[in-house]
Amino acid sequence: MNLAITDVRLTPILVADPPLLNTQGVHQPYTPRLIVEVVTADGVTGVGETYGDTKYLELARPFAERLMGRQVSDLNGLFTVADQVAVDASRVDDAVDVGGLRGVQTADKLRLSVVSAFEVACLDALGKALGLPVHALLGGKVRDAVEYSAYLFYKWAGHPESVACEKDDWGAAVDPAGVVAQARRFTERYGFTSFKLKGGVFPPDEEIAAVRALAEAFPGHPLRLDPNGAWSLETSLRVAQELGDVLEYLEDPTLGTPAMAEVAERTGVPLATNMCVTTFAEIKEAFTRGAVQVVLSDHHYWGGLRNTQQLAAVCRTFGVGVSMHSNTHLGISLAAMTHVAATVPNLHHACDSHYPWQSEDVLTERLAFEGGKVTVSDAPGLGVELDRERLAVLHRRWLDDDGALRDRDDAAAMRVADPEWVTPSVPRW
Ligand SMILES: O=C([O-])[C@@H](O)[C@@H](O)[C@H](O)[C@@H](O)C(=O)[O-]
Ligand SMILES: [Mg+2]
Repeated sequence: MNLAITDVRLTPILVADPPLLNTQGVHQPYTPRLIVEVVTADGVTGVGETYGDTKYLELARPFAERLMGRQVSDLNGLFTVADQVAVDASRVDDAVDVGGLRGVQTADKLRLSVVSAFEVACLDALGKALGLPVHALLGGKVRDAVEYSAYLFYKWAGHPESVACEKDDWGAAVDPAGVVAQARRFTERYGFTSFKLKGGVFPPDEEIAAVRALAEAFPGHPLRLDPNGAWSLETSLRVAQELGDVLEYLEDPTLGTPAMAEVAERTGVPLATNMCVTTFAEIKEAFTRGAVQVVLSDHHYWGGLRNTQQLAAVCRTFGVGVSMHSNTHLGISLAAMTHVAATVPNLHHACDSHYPWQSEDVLTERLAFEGGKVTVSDAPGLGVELDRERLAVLHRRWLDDDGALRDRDDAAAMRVADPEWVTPSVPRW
């Protein structure tokens, strides 16, 4: 068996995205993703997926060149190679990502977001070569299906008329009744039983009313609210007190570990994060101060599936829960998330996934949610197959774009509807 990498293919694509609202603005009609393929000397191809904005492409290209001749089994070597790739300082000047709402932006985090796609592609290739599923390469699954939550968004019925887009059939959701209707659709279509509402969009009282409406419509079901740090300490305390009886956890109510620690201490409401703990360096302070009770891992920016397992082990040591964060992604990443989630013993919360919002994919067969769960594949590798025609169509869209959509910018998308819009300063309320 020859596991040497003889070819690497990088395919940036633009994927349709509905007008989902968040505290920075609204999703653009198309969002960039990068599809990575590694090919071994034996002709086995492994696939991975990550963010597709220019700053990631800039790193992925030199990284890919350095992989030639290396073994797909040399997963640790990926980090050594990543360290050799220079990050343009201007990419990390702004401490916070304009579209991602994923916490601090550092050179290492950019590198890890690229490494993760190659790690997944290498694991896929290795699994195919050995006839083993990715979860087996990670030590074996401890569950046969992974539970996901319904990721509710305030949204418009459609993108502004002036922009080219794909239509979606979810309708508008801009008030409590709309949010409950969207949640019902999620349960009918996919069987989800946990609900997360992306907040920070409307004044807190409106979002409190929406969560109360969900609690009435789905009594006893786990509920979460995530304003991506849009609230002040005082507002966070008030919301936590008002919704404490119905929330499974409150996610990133306010920015920064000290303020999160104060909310946790003064309200007792469990706090989750994908903003104040997004790197190993941030763990110590957050955990020792009791600032977070659940870390939402994201294998993209934590540096892959094995780093996610390490994060889970650290969380277990400190008695902190772990689950999964999600940004717009396709089926390759959902498969990767499902494999690693299947191996994490201390995963006690349904994971987030944007996947139901993505009507387009690059797979021959979409992954399915049944009863809110994705079955863990036992097929070799990730258990997914690339649809080359679809990949070519979505790549063509990227090639045809004048650059306006190649870097996610939710505030720019909002300005199409509201020319006065600027990214709100934080805290917004
Ligand atoms: O896609 C969005 O609008 C989300 O707000 C995303 O950017 C966040 O990173 C994420 O889903 C979260 O849980 O914070
Ligand atoms: Mg979040």
